Amino acid sequence: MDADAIEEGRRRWQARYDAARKRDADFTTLSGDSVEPVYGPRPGDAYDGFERIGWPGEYPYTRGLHATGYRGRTWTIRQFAGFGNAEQTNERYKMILANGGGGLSVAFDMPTLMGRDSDDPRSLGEVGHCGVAIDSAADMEVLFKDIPLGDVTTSMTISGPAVPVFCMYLVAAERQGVDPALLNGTLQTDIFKEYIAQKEWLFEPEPHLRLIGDLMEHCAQKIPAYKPLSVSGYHIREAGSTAAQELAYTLADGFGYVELGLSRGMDVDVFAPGLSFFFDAHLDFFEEIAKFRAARRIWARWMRDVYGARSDKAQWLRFHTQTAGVSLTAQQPYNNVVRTAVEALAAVLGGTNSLHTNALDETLALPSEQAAEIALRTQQVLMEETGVANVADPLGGSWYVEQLTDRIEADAEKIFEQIRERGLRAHPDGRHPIGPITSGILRGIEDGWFTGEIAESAFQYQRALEKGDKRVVGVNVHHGSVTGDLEILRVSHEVERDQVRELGGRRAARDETAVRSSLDAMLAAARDGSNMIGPMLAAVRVEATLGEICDVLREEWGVYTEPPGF
Ligand SMILES: C[C@H](C(=O)O)C(=O)SCCNC(=O)CCNC(=O)[C@H](O)C(C)(C)COP(=O)(O)OP(=O)(O)OC[C@H]1O[C@@H](n2cnc3c(N)ncnc32)[C@H](O)[C@@H]1OP(=O)(O)O
Repeated sequence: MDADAIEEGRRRWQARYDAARKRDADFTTLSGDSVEPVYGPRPGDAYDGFERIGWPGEYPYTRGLHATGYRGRTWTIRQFAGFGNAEQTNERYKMILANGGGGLSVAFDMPTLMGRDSDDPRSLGEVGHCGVAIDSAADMEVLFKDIPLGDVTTSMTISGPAVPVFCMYLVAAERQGVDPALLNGTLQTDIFKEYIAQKEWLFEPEPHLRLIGDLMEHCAQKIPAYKPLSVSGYHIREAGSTAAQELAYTLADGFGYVELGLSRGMDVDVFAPGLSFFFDAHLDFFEEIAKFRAARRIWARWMRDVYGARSDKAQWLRFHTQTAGVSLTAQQPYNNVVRTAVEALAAVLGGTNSLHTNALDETLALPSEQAAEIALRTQQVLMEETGVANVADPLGGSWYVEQLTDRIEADAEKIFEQIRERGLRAHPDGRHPIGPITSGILRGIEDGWFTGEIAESAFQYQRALEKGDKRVVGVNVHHGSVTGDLEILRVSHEVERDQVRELGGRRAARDETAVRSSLDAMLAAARDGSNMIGPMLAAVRVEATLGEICDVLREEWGVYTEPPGF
């Protein structure tokens, strides 16, 4: 790009920056020197390929979505939390908010994630263990007791039974007197990554995609600020993928949801702002930063050029980041604080919109209160003390980071091509039921291609680790002395007993006829193809439980069994 074009871009950025709101904060270095909000080529210099880098706040958004970067608003500190029953988790949320957490993020227990009630025999021993137990709207009400849902953005990490859990959240808001139309938050919902990596699905892909389409429609029409999807690379990476695979599979999944919306006749500029993303921040500092920058650029280009998005928000890739759980070690666990800080810094330098930092004891158990607080403080140290929020995309223009960004983008494009080819093989006549990328994703799920590719990457890494080419402190080098006599959070089995008793009491007290007829109405909607959110909300309002709702649908749609892979 020639010098004049670069200057024109700088002027556009400056106008946007001047017009935008900035935080009332000190944007100087620790030594008191002032710094610019963004840096670029020196005036008068040309820069080959600068159109791929650009300025923050404009296409292709490589350098961030906002002209002000974190000067306008810092990233959201959003700590993923949940354990025991709704009451215990509610206490933890209040602790997080009282200590400066910017938003909430709900972790559910395994029965909830699988759409089972706490008194289901298959839930035995799991209730409240890896997250909070939620059986019906009454639990959701307790989960957010004294936390005004209209004032805090809340993320809920659930995908198989995402829609009924979302309905419980809406009903909890109604019971607080909050208009659901004003809610802002995120539901994970992303079912593709369940088949690809995490393996917590309920049905075949087709009914799941139908429910997701219903949800997208409902949110686009009735709850405009709410993000009904958090398309997740985190689980793909944690399963052992490379950074490029994480990026490409996740963005491809995102394209799949765009194709789903389009196939239902929705307007891309209306529904695409509801798609958000979720990535892992692993330990290779620069590769991760490059991954985040490439993600924004690829998404903006595909949304504009392939799917016809015109509005900024429909081209924006907004993402949450969690530091890499898989990078933490049970050996010398205090070192995990350092790993997490480095990973969090990569996320911030890559321009994350929201961030969770893992606690040092997470390889051993759910975080203790003290470990959770250190994790939260890690973000606050970065935010308040290090100056990283002063300048947007401070690594933009670094030869290394720009080349890594280009390389990871090129790697991702090759993977998109592979996915597209698989779709064509599935539908050689080019008639795709939802869209070409979706056909490729579904084919790759069906024939175990994604799982195989990830397993191969995980195997290569493990081999390098065992040969000593890759090193992990305390594991294959520098064994030794930083031992952990950590106090581990243990969830008492009394939680399960109490939850089951509570649920029994609630079942006895509710209007059974209303529950049965609401479930019948929901089943009728499942059969006639109408949007299922309304009937599901009605069932949730009369305290139908998660297990009951999911059982009706399991009965109707069947459960999915993964084809044998090896
Ligand atoms: C591993 C584990 C498991 O499975 O067990 C998990 O999955 S845990 C998974 C946990 N997942 C999560 O926690 C997902 C969290 N995701 C989210 O919170 C969302 O989807 C998100 C990524 C879009 C972040 O949303 P957010 O509200 O925190 O942040 P945003 O970036 O949207 O900012 C909030 C508002 O401020 C505006 N804003 C932000 N920065 C600026 C700026 N510099 N200038 C002007 N405006 C700005 C945004 O445009 C937006 O307004 P407007 O909206 O008007 O544009």
